[in-house]
Amino acid sequence: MPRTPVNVTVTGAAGQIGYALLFRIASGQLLGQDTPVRLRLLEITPALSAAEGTAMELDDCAFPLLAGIDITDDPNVAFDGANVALLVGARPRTKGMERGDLLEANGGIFKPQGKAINDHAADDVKVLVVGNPANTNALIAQAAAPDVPAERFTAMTRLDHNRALSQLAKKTGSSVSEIRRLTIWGNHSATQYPDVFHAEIAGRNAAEVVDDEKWLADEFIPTVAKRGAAIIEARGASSAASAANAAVDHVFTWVNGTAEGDWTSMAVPSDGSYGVPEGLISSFPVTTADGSYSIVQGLEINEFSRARIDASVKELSEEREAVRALGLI
Ligand SMILES: NC(=O)C1=CN([C@@H]2O[C@H](COP(=O)(O)OP(=O)(O)OC[C@H]3O[C@@H](n4cnc5c(N)ncnc54)[C@H](O)[C@@H]3O)[C@@H](O)[C@H]2O)C=CC1
Ligand SMILES: O=C([O-])CC(=O)C(=O)O
Repeated sequence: MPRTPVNVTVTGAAGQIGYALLFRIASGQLLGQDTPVRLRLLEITPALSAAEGTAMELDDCAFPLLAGIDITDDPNVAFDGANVALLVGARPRTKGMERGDLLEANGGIFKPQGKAINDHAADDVKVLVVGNPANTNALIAQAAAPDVPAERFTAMTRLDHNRALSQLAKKTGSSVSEIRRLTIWGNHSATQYPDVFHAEIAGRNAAEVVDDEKWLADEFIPTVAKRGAAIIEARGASSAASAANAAVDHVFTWVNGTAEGDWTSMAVPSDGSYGVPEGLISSFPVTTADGSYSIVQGLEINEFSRARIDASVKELSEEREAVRALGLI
């Protein structure tokens, strides 16, 4: 200390995830306890006052690592010099809205933000898209940023990964810290596939420990894949603190590396691995080191897994076709 502050841009800063996320970032949990951060908050004009209120509360926490807060409704300002960009703000689906309408509305958000990242972000920018449909929003932003290396655009499936860890720990009477090598494949949607076949619990193969394919197919997978809807049903609002927590986990792991012998799940541009068409932003098992990630190679995919990965990837391909038809990529 003092190191140069890292610029972290958060969009949708006045929303419910923003409220759960900003304090975690400012306290040092995103990048580590030796890294000062400067927050850049992007909101739509009517929500600027709410963002100002959150900034006042951030001030009131007197976080030693918080080097400053800028608030703006202009993406070109928000992404200026951004080292980390957390794209949280998105247009939620409202009654009567078709998927195509949602993609089009989000195109209006993620295309200009991608262009602003292209034109103004720091050379080392890392982008995490949280706003739904996260994978395809990431694709839209990436397409608008041809000068930024494509692999810097990622989407969040870490919440799904964490949900799967908890469900598996409960079922097997183990602790989440004993579970390694779990994978979420595909889209952050109800078609996602949480895969335990390569996972280990205290060093033993997780599928063997569970030894119940019916539980996997009929309970585990649907519980994880539909958890977002279950939270909305129970809470009357979508996951916020757990989503913010997963965003912190995603970036922290990307920057600081995965543990030896473990991996995590991130939606990243496919290089064609595991038959996922190149360019789709799909969730894979990844390891991270030195601020970069690599898709884990060489895993054997059984029939049970293959069908489920293919179904989720098909949905991603259809979303890509839809945004292509709308001229968004
Ligand atoms: N990938 C994942 O695992 C998860 C994704 N989500 C998604 O995250 C998104 C945000 O969720 P919440 O914070 O609960 O929503 P929210 O509605 O509480 O907040 C969204 C905020 O984004 C702002 N916003 C809208 N357009 C904007 C723009 N063009 N630029 C900047 N800000 C803009 C809104 O004014 C609002 O303050 C939603 O799309 C939600 O579906 C939520 C949970 C998990
Ligand atoms: O389901 C939603 O609308 C929010 C979300 O993405 C999740 O909780 O996984």
